[in-house]
Amino acid sequence: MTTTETTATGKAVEVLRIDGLTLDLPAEHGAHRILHGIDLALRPGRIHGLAGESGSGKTMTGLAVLGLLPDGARTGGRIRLDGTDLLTLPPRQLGALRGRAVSMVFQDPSTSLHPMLSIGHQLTDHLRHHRKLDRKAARARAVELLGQVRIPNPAAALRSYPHQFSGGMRQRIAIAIALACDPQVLIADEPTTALDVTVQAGVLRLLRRLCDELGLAVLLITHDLGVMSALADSVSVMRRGRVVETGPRGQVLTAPRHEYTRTLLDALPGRNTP
Ligand SMILES: Nc1ncnc2c1ncn2[C@@H]1O[C@H](COP(=O)(O)OP(=O)(O)OP(=O)(O)O)[C@@H](O)[C@H]1O
Repeated sequence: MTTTETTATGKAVEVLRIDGLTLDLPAEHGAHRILHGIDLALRPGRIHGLAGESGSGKTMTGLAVLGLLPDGARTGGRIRLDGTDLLTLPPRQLGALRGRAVSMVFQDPSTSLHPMLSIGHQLTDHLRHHRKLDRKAARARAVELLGQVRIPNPAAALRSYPHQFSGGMRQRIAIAIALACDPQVLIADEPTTALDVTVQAGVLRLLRRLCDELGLAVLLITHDLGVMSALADSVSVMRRGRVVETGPRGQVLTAPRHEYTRTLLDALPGRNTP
């Protein structure tokens, strides 16, 4: 059963809404505007894809939601999570939300996993710190989470270290950690880009299932339109810090309205071959 909330008209409620987000980096970063007024909306149980060429501002948009921007970065506009503007929250409150209401998975799972600590140590530490669970309850929840992301033999996995798992399994574990505090929003930044093609599909299916079962609102950042096409319900295309097109996946990827989206699609391998 999905936990997606809907309005009386059957339309899924927006859990996260970005309006007119601007981002300026300070002089030491070359003082320039990175984001020029981004609008995005995420709904529970839906995957919204963010596409666009390298450097278009996809990652910065995700990091802005988590308040993880470079020092001295200046933001404008609003990022509302259930109505609360994250851009005006004091750092302590934003820190409390990060990893709880909003969580992120990165391209390289080693960003989220400490190489010297067992999986159990990392998961239970996180649960005890954020959820204030005692040791026994944290362990039980850790086993449950590893099962949810389909790690075989979760109890044994707790005693293992990151290097003992394949890249795909490490990414699944990073997803388990991201889900530990039952977030409403998951930002997945190129979650399968570092993985073998054969492993990618499994991790993508996992994201879809978690989104459906947990009612997660997912922002899927990827430059890979194949991944986008397999997974996203709706898509925004970014270019040079602006969203140039937003719409349902089918429309954006098969009948794009913007010239730039057409260019991206035309650049797909095999697109122009008979
Ligand atoms: N830490 C940083 N300091 C200064 N500028 C940065 C920093 N990180 C990114 N930028 C700049 O911000 C802009 C947007 O970068 P961002 O990483 O968000 O793009 P992206 O669309 O995610 O690209 P990619 O697909 O290559 O990750 C780029 O011009 C980049 O050079």
